[in-house]
Amino acid sequence: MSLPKAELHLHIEGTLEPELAFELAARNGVALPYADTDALREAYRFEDLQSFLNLYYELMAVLRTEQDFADLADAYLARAAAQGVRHVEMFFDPQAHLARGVGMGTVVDGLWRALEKSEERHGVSTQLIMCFLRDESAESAMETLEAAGPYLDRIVGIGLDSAEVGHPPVKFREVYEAAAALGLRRVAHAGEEGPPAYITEALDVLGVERIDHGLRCMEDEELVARLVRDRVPLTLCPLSNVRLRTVDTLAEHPLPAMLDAGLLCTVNSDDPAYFGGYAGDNFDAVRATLGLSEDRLRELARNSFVASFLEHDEERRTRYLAEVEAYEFG
Ligand SMILES: Nc1ncnc2[nH]cnc12
Ligand SMILES: [Zn+2]
Repeated sequence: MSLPKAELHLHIEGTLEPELAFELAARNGVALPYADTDALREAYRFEDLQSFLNLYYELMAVLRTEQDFADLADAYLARAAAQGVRHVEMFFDPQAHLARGVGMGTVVDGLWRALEKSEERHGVSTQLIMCFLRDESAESAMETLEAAGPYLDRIVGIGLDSAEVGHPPVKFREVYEAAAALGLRRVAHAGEEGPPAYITEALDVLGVERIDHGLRCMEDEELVARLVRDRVPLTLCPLSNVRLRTVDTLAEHPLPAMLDAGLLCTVNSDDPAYFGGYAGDNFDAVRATLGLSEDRLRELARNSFVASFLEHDEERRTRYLAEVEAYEFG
């Protein structure tokens, strides 16, 4: 669906399509333990978040040079633009690359090659959000924030991702405080597989402005009331939830109930190469399977721009919002 929208929950490493993975593997002399792209696609059957993360980290081995990161980001931006994405706040996972000897400069300079040309080439404005891996130590997160020092002019904020259960937000209190002091915006994954209490903790302890996923808030009425009252955006990823078995089927996804409750929901793709669809595909899926009305779809698109970090450019936000209102559904 080409309804204009902002993508606020997108891991750039999760846009690595099998074809590009094999191309980069050949370019860099990296051996992949899969015979071909079909064999790799066969591995995309996940039991839960961890089984996905294992493959996600394994395939990153093909990303080695600035040009690899530039090619990855440019391929994503082309696909996103074709599905109506006008603005993206892109996550990246520097610790997963630093651990393989690929430095912060290679990652950020590489991504930037694609991002700085994105408006002209694809008509998509961009921002970068650096995520910390919550299954790594708090010290490692702090070192990563320090390593990002020279690149902070290109990083709008920080996030928290990877294996959630057993790694509560409070573990990262100090690094979030340090990031806030640097003027960085704060978001965190919470309530994807983890309990509603992690959502509360991300708000209270980490001071986040948006919750990534937040699906499990529906188990706590008081939390829902708070999220509605404070207009806290949730970056939902419906196809991801089905593939990672957070919900059994898309038909059972709580998105309609969440909208009815008055939550500020957005629809995003998370790791589109792995989960069967980009942002527009997620909109198509919730329209077809959950029967969302055109008004609801327009509300989701409007929410994405309202929830975006575009305060520095209100003129742009107003223009994007006008495009949402003018859109004619096919
Ligand atoms: N859906 C997700 N949850 C947590 N960490 C991730 N890293 C990439 N995708 C993720
Ligand atoms: Zn995610």
